[in-house]
Amino acid sequence: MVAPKAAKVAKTAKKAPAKDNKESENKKESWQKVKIKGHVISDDFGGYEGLIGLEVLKEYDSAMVKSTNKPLKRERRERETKTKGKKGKQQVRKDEDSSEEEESSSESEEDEVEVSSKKARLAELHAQRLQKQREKREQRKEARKQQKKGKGKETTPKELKTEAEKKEETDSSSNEDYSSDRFSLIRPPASISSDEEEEAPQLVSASTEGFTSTEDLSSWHGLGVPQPILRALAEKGFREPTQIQAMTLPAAIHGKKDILGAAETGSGKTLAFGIPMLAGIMDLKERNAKHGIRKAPKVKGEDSQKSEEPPRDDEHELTPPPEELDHVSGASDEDDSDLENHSASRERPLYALVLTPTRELAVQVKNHLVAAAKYTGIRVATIFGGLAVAKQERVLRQGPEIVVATPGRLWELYCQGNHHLSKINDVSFLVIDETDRMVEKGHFEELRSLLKVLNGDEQKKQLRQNFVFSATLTLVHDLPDHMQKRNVGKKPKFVKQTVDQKIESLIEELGIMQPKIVDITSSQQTAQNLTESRLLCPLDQKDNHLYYFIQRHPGRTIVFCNSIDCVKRLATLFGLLDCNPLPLHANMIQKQRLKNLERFRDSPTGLLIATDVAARGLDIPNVEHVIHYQVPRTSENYVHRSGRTARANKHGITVMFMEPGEVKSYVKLYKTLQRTEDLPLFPISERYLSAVRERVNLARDLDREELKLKRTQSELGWMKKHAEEMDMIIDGYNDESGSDQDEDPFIIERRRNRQHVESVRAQLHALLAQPIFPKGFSFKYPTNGQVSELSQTQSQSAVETMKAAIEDQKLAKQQRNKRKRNA
Ligand SMILES: Nc1ncnc2c1ncn2[C@@H]1O[C@H](COP(=O)(O)OP(=O)(O)OP(=O)(O)O)[C@@H](O)[C@H]1O
Repeated sequence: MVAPKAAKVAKTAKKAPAKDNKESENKKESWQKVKIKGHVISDDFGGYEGLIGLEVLKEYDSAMVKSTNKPLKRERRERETKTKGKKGKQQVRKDEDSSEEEESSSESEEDEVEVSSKKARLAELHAQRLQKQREKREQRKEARKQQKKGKGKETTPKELKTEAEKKEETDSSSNEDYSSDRFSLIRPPASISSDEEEEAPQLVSASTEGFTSTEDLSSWHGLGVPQPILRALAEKGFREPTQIQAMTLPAAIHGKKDILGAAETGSGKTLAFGIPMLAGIMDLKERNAKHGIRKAPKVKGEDSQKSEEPPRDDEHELTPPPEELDHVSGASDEDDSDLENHSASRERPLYALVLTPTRELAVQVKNHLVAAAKYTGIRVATIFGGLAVAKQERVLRQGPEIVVATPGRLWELYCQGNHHLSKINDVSFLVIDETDRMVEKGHFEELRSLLKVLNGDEQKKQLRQNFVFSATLTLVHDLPDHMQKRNVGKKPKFVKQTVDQKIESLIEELGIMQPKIVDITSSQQTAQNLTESRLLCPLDQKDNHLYYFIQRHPGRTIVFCNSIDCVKRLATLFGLLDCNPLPLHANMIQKQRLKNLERFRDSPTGLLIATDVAARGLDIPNVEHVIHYQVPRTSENYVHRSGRTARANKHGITVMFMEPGEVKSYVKLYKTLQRTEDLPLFPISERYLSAVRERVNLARDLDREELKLKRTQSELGWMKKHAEEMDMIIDGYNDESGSDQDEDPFIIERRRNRQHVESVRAQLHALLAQPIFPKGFSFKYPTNGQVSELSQTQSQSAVETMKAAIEDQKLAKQQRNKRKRNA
């Protein structure tokens, strides 16, 4: 059992230089024990021993990137020795010794740690860093302005640098582990005119040919991101790392640590594993190594040389340089250019495997990786079910360095003996995205088989770097009712799993090694910018409320249902209501699934109606609303469904439709998500619901009539077919244009149905052409036993409406409490 061991490190509250004796004496007080979550590692590559825990950011700054390979403790000791003299040194040693002693006994105290304060501290640190970077940017802008004002004075970009920037440059130039060409911040070419120089970007990456971005990338500096990747990130406009990226990249790139990351939906987890993976592959390719991103820990009695697996001459990788690869597929995949006979491609190593639970997510992860790998020459391929095996085999024959796959198809191709996939037990990087879903019992049995292959060789397993990510990795559930009921007596029979136990079992199950655990999910689990709400209505009114919402608040919307049948029914109904719904569920053919997603992405008022197959990971920009048409079956589904909006710091709203029969599921959800207050009610105007009802009922009528017509037609078709087969002539059935046809009951009924369908359709069409809502209006709605009034403008968004309602509801509550007090 590998537990996320809590360790204590002694550190100064502030790193103030102790200049006088008094301070030195006070030092003991200024040292405090700080508990860290995560393993304290012995890292052979980065020289950050003892630092890879949750607090790594606190200790980490760009100065560390240039750190020599000296162990950090020693460095610190030396620093302390210099500043504090002999007495100080003894004190430091004493403190360290005691901290080491405490480390060994720390496990029992682990639960004392205030996780939330730790998270807050880290978040604060991150915010401070971002603030500093912002200030630096401002300074530079200011300097540029000043220079512009200075008459006739020739300026060079170098002169425009701020002090902070100069310091940064000095830092990077003395970086021993990462040579300057990987991190250097190149100025614009000297040939450009002074005017151009003034406008030229201050920080751009090396080899800037074709590099148009003027983004200041200093926020990425020091995290270990290689220059070609930085260049691609700049092009995407990613000026700074997200919090999860900032917290995982140093440990993953420099420390080569396994990462177990939990962060809110839309927080950039894909690149948190994608960047280190690409950086690692670049590193391996530079070294001409097929695998072995990190040294395997020494096993007693084993030859240390063997564990390092230096590349033998005949093992030298045959990957051509990026220029050569460009004609194949560059950093993309599925290029059909035929390399089948290219022997080199057969020998190309498979460096990384990324496993995702859905096909759509596999495609999306690949796209993110391809964008980040644009200047690296690393090729990515996707392998998933529902598409032709032959085509995927062709893709694999090109020898992609990264394969993103769903477990089922991957396992199928592996079992069929695919040559490229036969290298999976050699991969240097393994990513399991949406891990909690992937390891759920009863799902993805193929994953277990794959893990057996991947972990079969202990040596190879230890050489591999693993990434395990999800927004709900640390979400734990209450015991189910039947277990709680059996918990009678003093000693409970069943106990709720703790977060640590959940992580422990994951580590064990996946066979990962002492990971750095980064959990920055908030206690409420959902994204910070998400406005959550619910809507109470009887079961038979849900369709009306949904149509009301879509009409009142146009915008990109995803409606989640609990079953495929529900998706199909809503897709038909809302199709008749001219809402152009796009269904997405597991029973659709794969091409249609992908096509519908594309169409949804392209339409600013798109309406996607989906099962939970679309709940996880999908990153569709500017989804404004997520509707839970039914209360989700699990809290995880609620978090992930809701996470399709309010991504990457954008705002969004989620509305959960609840009928009385769903209250129990809602309460369960509410408890698991540790909510202390009910979700606020989304305000609906009853006045306009009648117009909505009329349209929806008419659409239902139309649906019924169309169905009837289809049935009559198929019956007639059946009769006709059999009559023809038997060479029979039946009045009216054989010849629709015959004179007798009017007497035929089927034909008469069909004509009648058709006419009825046409008339209902025309009625509905006329109704739909009329607006339901006036330009501006106000309405009353019930809130917690009271009635509130809300003014609306036509363009008011659902988020704005809900926020105004939340304020009203707060005010109403205050007034009610006041009245209670006065009574
Ligand atoms: N450093 C960055 N700066 C700006 N945007 C970023 C950055 N990193 C990632 N993004 C963008 O943020 C969005 C969300 O990223 P991503 O899909 O990786 O989130 P996630 O945390 O994996 O979400 P989920 O839990 O739903 O899978 C994407 O559009 C991505 O391009």
